[in-house]
Amino acid sequence: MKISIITAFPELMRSYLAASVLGRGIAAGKLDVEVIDIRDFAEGDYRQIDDYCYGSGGMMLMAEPLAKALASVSAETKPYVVYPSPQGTHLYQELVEDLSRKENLVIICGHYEGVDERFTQKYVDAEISLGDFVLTGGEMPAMAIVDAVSRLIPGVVGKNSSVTEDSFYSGMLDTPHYTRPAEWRGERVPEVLTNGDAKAIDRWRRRRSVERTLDRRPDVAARAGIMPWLSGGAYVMEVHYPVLDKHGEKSSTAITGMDLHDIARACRTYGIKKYLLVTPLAQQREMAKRIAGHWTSGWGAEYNPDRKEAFSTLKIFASVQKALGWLSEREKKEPFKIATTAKRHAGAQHWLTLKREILRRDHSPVFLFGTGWGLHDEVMEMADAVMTPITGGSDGWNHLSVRSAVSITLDRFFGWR
Ligand SMILES: C[S@@+](CC[C@H](N)C(=O)[O-])C[C@H]1O[C@@H](n2cnc3c(N)ncnc32)[C@H](O)[C@@H]1O
Repeated sequence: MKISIITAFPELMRSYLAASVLGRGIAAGKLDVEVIDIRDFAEGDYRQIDDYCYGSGGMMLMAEPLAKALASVSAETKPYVVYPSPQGTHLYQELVEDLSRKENLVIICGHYEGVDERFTQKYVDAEISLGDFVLTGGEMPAMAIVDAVSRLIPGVVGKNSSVTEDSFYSGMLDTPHYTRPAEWRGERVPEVLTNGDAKAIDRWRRRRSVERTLDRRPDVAARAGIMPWLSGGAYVMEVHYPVLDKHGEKSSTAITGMDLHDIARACRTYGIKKYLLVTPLAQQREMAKRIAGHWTSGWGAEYNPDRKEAFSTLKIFASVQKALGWLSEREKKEPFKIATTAKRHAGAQHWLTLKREILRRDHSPVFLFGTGWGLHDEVMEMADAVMTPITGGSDGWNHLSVRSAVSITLDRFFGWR
């Protein structure tokens, strides 16, 4: 990756780029950073790069030297041009990741009142802000962007886990860290970190990360995929009985091959431990077993090993109670049963509330999906929580297929990066 920084203060940038982790990364050729002095593209004896703003009288950077500096960037592909500005989009980790995938990145450092609007209109792809405050120039934001982007380039930071375990990258805030001495001014390092039990240390670190994130930045927890932070598994149950028919009566529904395929694939994608299919009808169970068998051990398994993996998540039960009993035994704790519905339900909880609850309590969730006209009250009453319906447009129409509802729900809880 090549980053070009266009600035009126090249020395400031060069000394920063020569130091520490970043300096070593550049020296080792992991990334190529060039600093371009705007004055090299200025005209006249005074090499003028700034002038008065029309209307307000303050100074600002002129468009022409900037345009010439930008034209001097030698790049094989069209560079992506970033202008750090307090009026831009806030810089956040996902945006840093997007920037790290650019082959050629150019950062334009503004000064005084900023840069001529005609230049930004013509050449700038993204305006990026460090936060809601105003700095005197774009050099510090440029350094912040280069620093954050370069950490993601393999080999710049020595140990890859230091990057992947960092705040935001991993989905949560980082765990607290301690170094020697083990006791400092009467304060001891938490004992678990010094006893050498790697599993216990890992558990402790994960829990502290989760607690910190929920206490300090619940918004960050909301957008993280939470599977790696749970000690147990998560499950999906597709219920064919007892469900409601169109008259609100208790009934059963038939399984469909399309649901089996699509839900199994969604479960495998999001790391669901088992896709529990419930139907009391022996013939239906037989049919589901035959389909699954074709893909897990029949010719289908050879033809499409990916589908084999998906169907390996499927487990078939004759009743909701039997499925839940099996699940409690497997997890060695009561699963947290979340009933889903497409209708308004008194006491239903928002999926974000449930997501935080699962994280905080380290639950093993099982999401119960109804077929037909939805789960019968018998199942709703077994649940620990009911999740508010998935809704789209403002008119409230939300008649999704069960496989769509499963995919949307799994993405909300376990969607990753
Ligand atoms: C004094 S500021 C100009 C502020 C501009 N007149 C405004 O109010 O939007 C000068 C330069 O510093 C940089 N800068 C200042 N604050 C920034 C921030 N919060 N994030 C990113 N860049 C910033 C920009 O490059 C900007 O052009």
